[in-house]
Amino acid sequence: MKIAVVGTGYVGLVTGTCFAETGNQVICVDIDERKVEKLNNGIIPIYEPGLDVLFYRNVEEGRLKFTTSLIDGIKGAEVIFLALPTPPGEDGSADLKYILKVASDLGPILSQYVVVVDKSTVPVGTAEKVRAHIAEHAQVEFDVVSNPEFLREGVAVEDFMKPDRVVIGTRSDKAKSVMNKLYAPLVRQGNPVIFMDERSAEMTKYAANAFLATKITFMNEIANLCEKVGANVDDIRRGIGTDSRIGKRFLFAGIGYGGSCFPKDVQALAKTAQEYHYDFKVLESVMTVNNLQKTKLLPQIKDYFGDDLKGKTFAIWGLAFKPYTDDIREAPALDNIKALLAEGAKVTAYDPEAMDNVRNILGTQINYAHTQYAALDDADALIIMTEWPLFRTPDFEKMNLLLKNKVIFDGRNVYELETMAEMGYTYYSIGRQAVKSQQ
Ligand SMILES: NC(=O)c1ccc[n+]([C@@H]2O[C@H](COP(=O)([O-])OP(=O)(O)OC[C@H]3O[C@@H](n4cnc5c(N)ncnc54)[C@H](O)[C@@H]3O)[C@@H](O)[C@H]2O)c1
Ligand SMILES: O=c1ccn([C@@H]2O[C@H](COP(=O)(O)OP(=O)(O)O[C@H]3O[C@H](CO)[C@@H](O)[C@H](O)[C@H]3O)[C@@H](O)[C@H]2O)c(=O)[nH]1
Repeated sequence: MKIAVVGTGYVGLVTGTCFAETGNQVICVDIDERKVEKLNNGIIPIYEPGLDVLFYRNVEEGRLKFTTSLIDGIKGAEVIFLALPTPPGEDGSADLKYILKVASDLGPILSQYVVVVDKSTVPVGTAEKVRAHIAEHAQVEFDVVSNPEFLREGVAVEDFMKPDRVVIGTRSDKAKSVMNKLYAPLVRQGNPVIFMDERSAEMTKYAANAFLATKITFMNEIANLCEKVGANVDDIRRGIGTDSRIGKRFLFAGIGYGGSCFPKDVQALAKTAQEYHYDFKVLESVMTVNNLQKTKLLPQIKDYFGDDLKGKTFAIWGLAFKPYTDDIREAPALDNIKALLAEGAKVTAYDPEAMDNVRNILGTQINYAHTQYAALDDADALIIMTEWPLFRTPDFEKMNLLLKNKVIFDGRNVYELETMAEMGYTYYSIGRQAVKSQQ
């Protein structure tokens, strides 16, 4: 099939590359000229494990191309994916300006039947709006389908190539058959393609993200209570996760969820509820708890150092909102850095992939270390914000020589309490009792 993907960010580039990998002819369109130039020069603008192999193979074999021109990109396309941003608007609802602009631009340039697919995360009713915007100037028949994307950054290629399910919202049999054909290679193991109406498909995406954000938040509250009652949240996780009704995944307590999706999507769903005069109490609590959770380590830092953090230097390991990505959107590390700087403390940070993105935002406000150990040099304490595997088994002897105090504040429960106690560390983590060394 000939496919166009409009918007070549995390979702668009993965969608385009993976559909090229299953034998389609794909053209990715983006208005960002620098991004398209990079892609045309073989430079992948994001860090996404496994994407490079597929990208280079398909570019080389001529199935994956990039352009800034919408009209060139969609020429002859049977399917046009919209993988455009839907950031929060001023009132917290999803801003549809990117999607509706492209929908309006598409109308006059369509020249044959095409299926226009909303891959972006969009509020209920968007497919109807997209249809109306295209229809204003369209001379040909077309369908608009809602096909939300469930990939996770860091494992995006795997999630896309082997989806748990594919959700497709459409009432058109013609569109159904096109979408079935396109997704058939990805669901050969029997994972379902679930058809429904457009509104339900749009709602499914928000329900999935809001549910997962709620699951994490529930565990974060259990963690906070564990600290008070003297229990260990990691044991609770194992104790409840083995119940198949609960499931093992997304039960890890920490310094809150971040990223480009959960925070904005929970907020947008809450906004939708408000618009329909529904008081969605759980969602409001999830947002409140998550905001508090992000800087949960600060009181613990003050417990150790006292209220005055002026002049103290903190090493931070991990800046990305989670491991295996360079994405720092809504990363808890940023909230903590801001809080520490506001207290007059200094920060030296290290992340294997996200340093450039942080440097673009924070510039010289913090120091950047070349290695995880360089970050510790002369630091008063270590704070762990992202659980990169690299941080799990460090050289503690080397750390002991570099850190001024043997103290770690861990927002992701990377180490065992016993190990920390044996090594004489003071160790604060989430939902577990603090280990206090006698040094
Ligand atoms: N990032 C994820 O993990 C993820 C997963 C599932 C769903 N989503 C949803 O997918 C959508 C896209 O997210 P993303 O993370 O890929 O965003 P992104 O910001 O990484 O990429 C969006 C791209 O669209 C381009 N763009 C903007 N206006 C354009 C126009 N008029 N024509 C062509 N290109 C244009 C931008 O230049 C950018 O490259 C959002 O709705 C998001 O909620 C994201
Ligand atoms: O047990 C857990 C699992 C995750 N997180 C945090 O939750 C956030 C989101 O993690 P994850 O869901 O792995 O990353 P995303 O790439 O943001 O993916 C989510 O958002 C995407 C965009 O909508 C969806 O497509 C995915 O299905 C959905 O998992 C991160 O800050 C994680 O640290 C926890 O705190 N505890």
